[in-house]
Amino acid sequence: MEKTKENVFGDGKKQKAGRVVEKPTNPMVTPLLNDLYQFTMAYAYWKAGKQSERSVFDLYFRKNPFGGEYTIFAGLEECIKFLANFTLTDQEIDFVRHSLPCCEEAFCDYLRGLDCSDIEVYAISEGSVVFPKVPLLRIEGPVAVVQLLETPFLNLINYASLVATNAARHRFVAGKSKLLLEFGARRAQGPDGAISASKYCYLGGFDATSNVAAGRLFGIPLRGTHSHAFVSSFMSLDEIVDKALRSSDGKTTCEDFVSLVQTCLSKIQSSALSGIFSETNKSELAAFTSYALAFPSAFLALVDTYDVMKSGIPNFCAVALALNELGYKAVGIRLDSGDLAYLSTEARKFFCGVERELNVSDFGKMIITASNDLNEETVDALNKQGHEVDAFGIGTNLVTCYSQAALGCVFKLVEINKQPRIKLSEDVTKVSIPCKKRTYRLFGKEGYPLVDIMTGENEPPPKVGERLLCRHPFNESKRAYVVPQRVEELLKCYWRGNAGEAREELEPLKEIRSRCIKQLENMRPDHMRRLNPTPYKVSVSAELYDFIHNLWLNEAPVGELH
Ligand SMILES: Nc1ncnc2c1ncn2[C@@H]1O[C@H](COP(=O)(O)OP(=O)(O)OP(=O)(O)O)[C@@H](O)[C@H]1O
Ligand SMILES: O=P(O)(O)OC[C@H]1O[C@H](OP(=O)(O)OP(=O)(O)O)[C@H](O)[C@@H]1O
Ligand SMILES: O=C(O)c1cccnc1
Ligand SMILES: [Mg+2]
Repeated sequence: MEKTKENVFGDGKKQKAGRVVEKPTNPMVTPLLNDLYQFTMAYAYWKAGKQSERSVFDLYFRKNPFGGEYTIFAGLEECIKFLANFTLTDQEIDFVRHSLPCCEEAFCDYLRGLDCSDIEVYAISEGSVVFPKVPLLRIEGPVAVVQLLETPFLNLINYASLVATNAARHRFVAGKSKLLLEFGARRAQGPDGAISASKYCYLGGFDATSNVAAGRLFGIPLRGTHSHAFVSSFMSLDEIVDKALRSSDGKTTCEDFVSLVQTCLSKIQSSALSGIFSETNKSELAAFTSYALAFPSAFLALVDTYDVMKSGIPNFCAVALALNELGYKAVGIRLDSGDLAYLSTEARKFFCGVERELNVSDFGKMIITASNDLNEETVDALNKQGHEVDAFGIGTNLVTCYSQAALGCVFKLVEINKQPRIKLSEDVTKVSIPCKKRTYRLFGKEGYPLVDIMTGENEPPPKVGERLLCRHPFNESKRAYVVPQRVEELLKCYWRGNAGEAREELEPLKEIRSRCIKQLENMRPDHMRRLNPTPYKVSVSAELYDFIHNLWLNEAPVGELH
């Protein structure tokens, strides 16, 4: 989002072209958030007089995370904010000078004048579904400056894309209709881990977060319940001093809400529902009653502190019924332990029983939230068993990306001074694809994306209805003809140095999230399934294929056998 107002961490910096881009969300994102070797190389480029040579780097990953066949691209907005505000302070330059093995004063002068006015960044739109080997970003500019962007860009994109993908995978398994709440702040990897997780889980399809700072920074809806501590902090109903509650229409006041709750509990106890329980825990009842007095129109109770079916659920129902008599509708419950499939089903039966036996409309529709170490597998298991959960609160496994620690985005030189460069490796998957490239997504008859194709910069773009040979970049035998029904160019200009107007606008997070959801919905189902998904095809044009392989032969020394 491009605004003229202040970022919470300070002023937005004015670009030369007049557009204002806020500072990165995290004030630690400065040019020093870098590996020493970027500065070492910048110095050596400068010393060799090479610092301004025009370079092109691609940022891409080699393998999709979580055993899947897709990734969600995230982190672009923060990269652009970083570029827009890229400058080294005198103190930072001083620190760099002392950190390098040698450093002439003139290099410090060079650093003092550095900004990103000579950099161009082409990127896939944030929130897009992306695939291995296809550049997410193409960065062009003076080699010494671009080199200083590598580590910050990778830092800003790797975790963002990983956790957004994790969120998207949780959404996929939970289904569209479930409410997904990110509860990870307490278990995230430090403050940035928490803030980034909230932002990018929302982008990846979560509905809300419990993280208040993220709510404020990004406008993400905030949601939450209460903890066991609140329940166990109560000893008895006598603790409730102010027992009065006004009805929802404000016309009447119930002077003793506690007694009303007790009457409602007796009603449930003397109904046909009484089979499951006898006496409920009265300190829990006190906690629920007190919470309802605080939030009569948003009453949601954690029901597993003592015993879900023998205490938590009947106590909750008593308070919900009392609220109902005053015109309020309780929201629901949270389950945080035990067999969530069984307990949610039993809870739903109980709610429907109350609706039927006590004639309270909609009581069966109470929202059941589940939490407790949830992940893709447990949600999938719950689905297979059958459950009545409406909302999942997911923390640790989601935000720490427990099942895969990192996405392996890399930053590779593909061209310098208009000369293509290649990085060879014994491992074919690690050979880089040289040249400044264009990339396209080709869509088939059914509207699904069929293949991504990379071409040389000056090749004509693929045309709708025209047959095109798509080749696997490294495997000679893998190739296919494609007649695209729609062609979408993937890389768009998001940063063009001084010419600030001639580039894409940064979008609000909500729009990025909508793109993500829409693109995921438009993927062919076999790419999306959790078990043995079909790989999406990533290819190069015939011309680029020949070029790569000729360059490969030129650069690879011929072995000698003795
Ligand atoms: N029906 C289910 N199928 C598969 N996994 C489930 C089901 N219900 C809950 N789980 C998961 O099983 C694990 C249960 O955790 P754990 O063994 O720590 O028990 P707990 O219910 O938290 O008990 P306690 O309250 O004593 O800690 C959690 O990860 C939870 O998400
Ligand atoms: O399990 P997660 O996916 O990380 O979700 C967040 C968890 O954090 C809260 O309790 P916490 O774990 O702090 O305490 P408890 O589970 O031991 O009650 C909450 O009750 C969830 O269990
Ligand atoms: O609001 C909640 O229920 C919540 C928030 C964070 C962690 N666990 C639960
Ligand atoms: Mg827990």
